Amino acid sequence: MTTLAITDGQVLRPDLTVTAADVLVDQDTGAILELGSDLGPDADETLDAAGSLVTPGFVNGHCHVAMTLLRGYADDKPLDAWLQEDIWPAEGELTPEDVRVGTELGLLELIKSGTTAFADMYFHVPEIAAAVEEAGLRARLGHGIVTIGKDGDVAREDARTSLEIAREYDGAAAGRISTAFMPHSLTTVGDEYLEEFVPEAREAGVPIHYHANETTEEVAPIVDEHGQRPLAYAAERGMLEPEDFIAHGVHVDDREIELLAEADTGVIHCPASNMKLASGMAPVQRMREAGVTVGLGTDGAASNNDLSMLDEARDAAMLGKLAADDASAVPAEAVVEMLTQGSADAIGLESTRLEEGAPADFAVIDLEQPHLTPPHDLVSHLAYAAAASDVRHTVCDGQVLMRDREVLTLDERAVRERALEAAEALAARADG
Ligand SMILES: CSC[C@H]1O[C@@H](n2cnc3c(O)ncnc32)[C@H](O)[C@@H]1O
Ligand SMILES: [Zn+2]
Repeated sequence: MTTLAITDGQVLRPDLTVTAADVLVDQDTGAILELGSDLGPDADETLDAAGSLVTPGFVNGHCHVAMTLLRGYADDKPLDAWLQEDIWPAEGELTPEDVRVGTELGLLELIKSGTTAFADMYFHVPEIAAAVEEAGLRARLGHGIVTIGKDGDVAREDARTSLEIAREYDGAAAGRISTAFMPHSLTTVGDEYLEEFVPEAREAGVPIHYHANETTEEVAPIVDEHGQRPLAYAAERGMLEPEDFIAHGVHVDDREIELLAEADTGVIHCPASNMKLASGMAPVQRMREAGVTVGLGTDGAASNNDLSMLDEARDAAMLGKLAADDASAVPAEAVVEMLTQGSADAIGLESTRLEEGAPADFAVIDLEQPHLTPPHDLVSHLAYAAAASDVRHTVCDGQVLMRDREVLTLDERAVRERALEAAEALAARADG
């Protein structure tokens, strides 16, 4: 057995208490063996966590990681204009190699900000899966389907690809990759494709993930056309099951919140994207009170504009209070839960709890920083004050992905250089 010990840290336990402990990991199984004292001396490898907080790895529940190449390409527009006028034309120019390097750039950012698992909806998924395998993270991946504006055969092919990718890549990268069937949204995928392919996805045993109730402009056509709120429409099509998860859930009414809670379908709240695109304020406090599983996601880097889950946690707390008009809404404990266990539960990944037998996925945060002093309450610091640059080490599946801010699985300088070249060429093609 090969072992890794994380020594002398403060450990964030599942009940959100913090205790001084070493963590011992079996690197062959990727599981936590023991939490206790003096576990370092006999380990094969050690990571120093003195003056640091060992926290479960953050889980980014909704992302389009390769969109790092479009960071800052089109800002300050609402969703529909942003997608139609800028993003979709540019994405039409993306090659598989662009998606590979854009993903690598995004994975660097995830590792450097303490994220150990994420859910991703995009295209050229084989390239994304290869990058994930190399980088060492966990991911739930899927091919995003858009059928509007496409003729029947092309649209069906897109839906079929999503199903085939979900079947083929489930369990890849020694089990670190899982998959989902991913219609882009309830307005961008035609009813006939949902009716045909959702039952096939259910038969294949893969979850379904889609954008839902993100803007009022997206809700209105479903109500007009089908006489139903979007989540009632989704439920009728079999898209509201316990393994499914939606992104956004901004404009949900009371009945839709009830439907989500009854179905145990997860919601990934993306506060930064919702603020930047002025989509609205999700009723996070009300959803949590109703028993809905709520996680956090960054969405893509073109609507955020970074992939830091610590930023997302702070945004969720701030926006949650505004939305509820209540300073006690969405408190620090709630966002720390959403950042870790909430997202993991919503996207159907194994627990991210620091306890014996759990997957060894964690981030080590340097507490010896002016903005984290004094350490009155480390849960508060995680929610409100810690930044991506405070992450010292990142471990996933028992493997060290970053040690003292050096990413070990990807060549940071080479990835940045290739990404710069790809982004420049992409913008020239898209604007030319
Ligand atoms: C077809 S792959 C996924 C697709 O989603 C687009 N996208 C990025 N951010 C959002 C968002 O907030 N709402 C809806 N769609 C979004 C992305 O550009 C890809 O085209
Ligand atoms: Zn999205």
